[in-house]
Amino acid sequence: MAIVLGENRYGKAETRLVRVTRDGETHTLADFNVSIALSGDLAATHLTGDNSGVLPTDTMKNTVYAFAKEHGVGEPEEFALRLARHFVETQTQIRAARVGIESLAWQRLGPHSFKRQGDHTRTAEVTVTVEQTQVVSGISGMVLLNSTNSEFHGYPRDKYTTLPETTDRILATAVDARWRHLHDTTDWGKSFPGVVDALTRAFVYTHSLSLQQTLFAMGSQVLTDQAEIAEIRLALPNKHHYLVDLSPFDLANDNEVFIAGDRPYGLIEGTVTRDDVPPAITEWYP
Ligand SMILES: O=c1[nH]c(=O)c2[nH]c(=O)[nH]c2[nH]1
Repeated sequence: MAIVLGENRYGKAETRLVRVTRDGETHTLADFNVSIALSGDLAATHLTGDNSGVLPTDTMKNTVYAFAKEHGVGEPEEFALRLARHFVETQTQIRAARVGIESLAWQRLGPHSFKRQGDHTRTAEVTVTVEQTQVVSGISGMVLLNSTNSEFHGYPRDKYTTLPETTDRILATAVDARWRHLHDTTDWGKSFPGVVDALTRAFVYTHSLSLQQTLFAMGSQVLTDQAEIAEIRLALPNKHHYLVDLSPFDLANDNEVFIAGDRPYGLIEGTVTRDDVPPAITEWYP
């Protein structure tokens, strides 16, 4: 038996960058959390401690800040592409660079005043190899709720099943979605709100017989509306709302009073894809 080094990568995780762009009195804010992972011909450092191919992770962090000053940041996908290409192009031993960005939203309150929008996070994950580029955009934590137009019935029952069938319930979820772009030259600033609009519209207008059906409707709407998207992966927690039994107080409860459940929660996951697109070049997750 031989012990061998398997897949490996390294990089600087979670570099926090705030970039202010000043246009006279009016400022714009980008608030990014940048994670970089490089892979390639890096066996020597693991096997012998030879660091001749190991660009320090400290340098990666400095590159984030220097690029933010030199080029500005733009859309998260754009900044991630610039960084990933830089490492693959300038470090001959590096065959692939993965740059992930979480972009935190700030709502403008005035020319140089902002309020943090805590309701969702926009994400971008770019992989650049010597041959190919893959861009995956995403959103996490976008909470949606329909107070009706949701049913769940017709499921198998066994001796452990207690769930009552329902033709009217609350359907709520916190959308975690990642979508893979067909190209690396999309108008990122237009694509992101387009996808979010398609996701929310499908959630609102689907009369749901299951969260699974809603998931497929949301993914389909994105692929119908946005020609630049190859595939979308969704993870939808079912944020259960339980009807409170008010009968001890001789009160009816006609879907008006609920307990908002916390844990456990159903977790519905799925991919919606075009059947004629090239496969992903590297693994990615919702
Ligand atoms: O939309 C739903 N899908 C399920 O798979 C499920 N399971 C469950 O208990 N409630 C629900 N709701």
